[in-house]
Amino acid sequence: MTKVILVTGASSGIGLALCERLLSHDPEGLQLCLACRDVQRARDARAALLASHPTAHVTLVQMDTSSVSSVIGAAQEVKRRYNRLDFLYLNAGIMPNPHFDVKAFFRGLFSSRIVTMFATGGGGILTQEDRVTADGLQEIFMTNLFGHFLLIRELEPILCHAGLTSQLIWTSSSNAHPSAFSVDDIQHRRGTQPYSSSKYACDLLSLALNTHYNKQGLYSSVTCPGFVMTSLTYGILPFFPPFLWTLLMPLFWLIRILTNTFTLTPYNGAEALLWLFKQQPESLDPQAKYQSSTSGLGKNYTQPRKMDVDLHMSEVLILSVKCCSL
Ligand SMILES: NC(=O)C1=CN([C@@H]2O[C@H](COP(=O)(O)OP(=O)(O)OC[C@H]3O[C@@H](n4cnc5c(N)ncnc54)[C@H](OP(=O)(O)O)[C@@H]3O)[C@@H](O)[C@H]2O)C=CC1
Ligand SMILES: CC(C)CCC[C@@H](C)[C@H]1CC[C@H]2C3=CC[C@H]4[C@H](C)C(=O)CC[C@]4(C)[C@H]3CC[C@]12C
Repeated sequence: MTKVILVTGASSGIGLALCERLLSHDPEGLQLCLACRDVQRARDARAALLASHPTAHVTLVQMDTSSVSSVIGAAQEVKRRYNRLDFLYLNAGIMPNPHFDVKAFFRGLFSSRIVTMFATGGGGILTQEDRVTADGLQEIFMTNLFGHFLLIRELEPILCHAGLTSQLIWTSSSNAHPSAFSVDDIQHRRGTQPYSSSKYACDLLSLALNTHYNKQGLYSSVTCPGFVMTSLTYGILPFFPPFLWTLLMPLFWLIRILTNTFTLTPYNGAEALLWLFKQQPESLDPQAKYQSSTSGLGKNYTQPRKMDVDLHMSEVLILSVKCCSL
């Protein structure tokens, strides 16, 4: 039976690489819908996918996850086109206005945090300046988490079907950290790490969604693509021209020997997202984060890692998120 798959943020990076890999895995049996905010970039992505898979079914829907009305409009369009959705990849994400703390970076280099700092971007080396959207919500929270929550809520009728299963697959991050998140400030209005907070909220929300929806056949899983060279990463050091990143590649390959989270290419980063596509959702651990990993010799594999999440907090978050959507 044909599987219907919707991917948010499919116009570039990990989302586009995932689409390519899904089509290579099953060129005829999929109906792929690319949900993108920029129509021209979406068209370019579709053309690139069709160039390598000319007989594939690939459609587009315009959706900006940072806008309530855009998400609701796009969901209506998706429901009009399909009466069932098998996979929903919640991948669109931003880290705008990042600040790279050079001092914290060099302090980390000479401390025991050196490996975790590289693997997670943690240790205070990255902060961001957030904005408020036209809907009055924090942009990073809205784009990475809340827009996706609204999408799931709106698509519920085509995600939950008696006797069939569907999967939600989040692109989270190893940068998701409980210390950046507070249930009293779920949008992270007051702190300096809204990206980390939004990704930790994705981890919590996935857990809560499993509690609420498993009995209706809907399962949610969390992935981490590792550290991947994409436009999101290039934006972290905007003064760094692309050729300098290329010069750093040998250093990154060396670091990969110490931490297999340096997946580096979007193709490698999409590994866990594709792996989940091939699993029976009932067999997955709702408290695991499925990590794309690449060995020093370049072999790709998926590793489950226990998330630092608790059920009570996940329930508090889903209630607060529901309140935001009233
Ligand atoms: N790169 C990395 O090392 C890591 C990335 N991630 C996560 O992976 C995901 C994909 O990022 P990555 O591929 O790296 O970066 P890219 O910037 O290449 O891709 C991000 C995608 O999200 C889309 N997007 C951004 N904002 C919106 C919006 N408001 N509405 C709809 N789509 C939007 C972008 O669209 P457009 O083309 O229009 O900009 C783009 O297609 C993100 O969630 C990111 O947080 C997690 C861990 C590590
Ligand atoms: C020699 C220096 C100039 C090299 C600086 C490298 C840093 C800019 C990057 C090293 C580790 C990177 C990251 C790690 C984790 C990512 C995380 C999982 C994510 O979700 C978004 C991107 C990362 C934070 C990424 C960002 C760049 C690094 C800090």
